Amino acid sequence: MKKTLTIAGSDTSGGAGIQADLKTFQEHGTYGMTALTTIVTMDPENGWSHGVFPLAIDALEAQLKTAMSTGIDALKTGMLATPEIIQTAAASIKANSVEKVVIDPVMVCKGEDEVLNPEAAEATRDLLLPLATVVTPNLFEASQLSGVGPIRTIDDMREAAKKIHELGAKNVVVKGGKQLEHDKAVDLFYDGNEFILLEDEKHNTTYNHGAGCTFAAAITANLANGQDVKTAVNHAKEFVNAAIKHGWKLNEYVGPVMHGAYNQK
Ligand SMILES: Nc1ncnc2c1ncn2[C@@H]1O[C@H](COP(=O)(O)OP(=O)(O)O)[C@@H](O)[C@H]1O
Ligand SMILES: Cc1ncc(COP(=O)(O)O)c(C=O)c1O
Repeated sequence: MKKTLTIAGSDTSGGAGIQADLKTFQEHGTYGMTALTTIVTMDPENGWSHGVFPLAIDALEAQLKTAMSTGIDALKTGMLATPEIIQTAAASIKANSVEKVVIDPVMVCKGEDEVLNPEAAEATRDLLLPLATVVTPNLFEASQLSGVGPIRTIDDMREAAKKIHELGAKNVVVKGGKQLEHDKAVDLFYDGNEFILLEDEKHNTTYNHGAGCTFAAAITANLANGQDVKTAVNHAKEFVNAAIKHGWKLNEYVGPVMHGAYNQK
């Protein structure tokens, strides 16, 4: 059994964050573990507005010590919320020489415009990109990390991917997803040698909460299972596409993806 770890936030509503990651790890037959960075709540009396409760650094350190002691095959990071949390995660990944590392540089939640913490972008760039086997920014995050922007075209995505690769990430997937004006859901893969366009059917839905987390978690599990990076990313794209296709309405505010859809086909 391969061991996968997510260092990320808890999405109490269950579609994104560690909840998405664990469900996705399980769907890929890996054994999922967690190091929780922050708890995100949603207020039903206030338009589902988000509350963010970062955990104490010593609580994160203790979790990382627990999980890392088991020998992790691959890990991902998600919402890290503060520069201190990013430093702690980066130090642990380095100290434990984890080789398969997927960085999902979560900076905003869908439907919420506010950037979680502007200094977190800088810390992600300086401390996490050099450790990344794969980094999976959406257009906004790619712009924050690369300084290219606003990113509107596939050429812009290429330019950003190149910069992010120069900053130390071995492989970059810039997610055009829903944001890019295109009739397909297009992501751009770059490994320092070649650009590959990943295209799939674009679903006309707003029930896509957790898509980014699910995509990165699927890449992580595929890497843990021994797939090479390109194969891992291609399979993850298929997995998340099925999850979005079967996204559903949890309530009037949010529609999560269906993490189990791919295996239920
Ligand atoms: N409407 C959609 N139809 C099909 N694929 C999508 C759709 N929206 C996003 N995707 C894909 O889902 C994955 C996650 O992307 P996205 O939801 O844009 O990330 P994030 O949650 O970080 O903003 C990407 O592979 C993207 O292309
Ligand atoms: C804990 C947590 N992580 C990550 C995200 C980002 O989710 P998505 O995969 O929809 O980009 C959210 C959004 O609500 C969240 O609450």
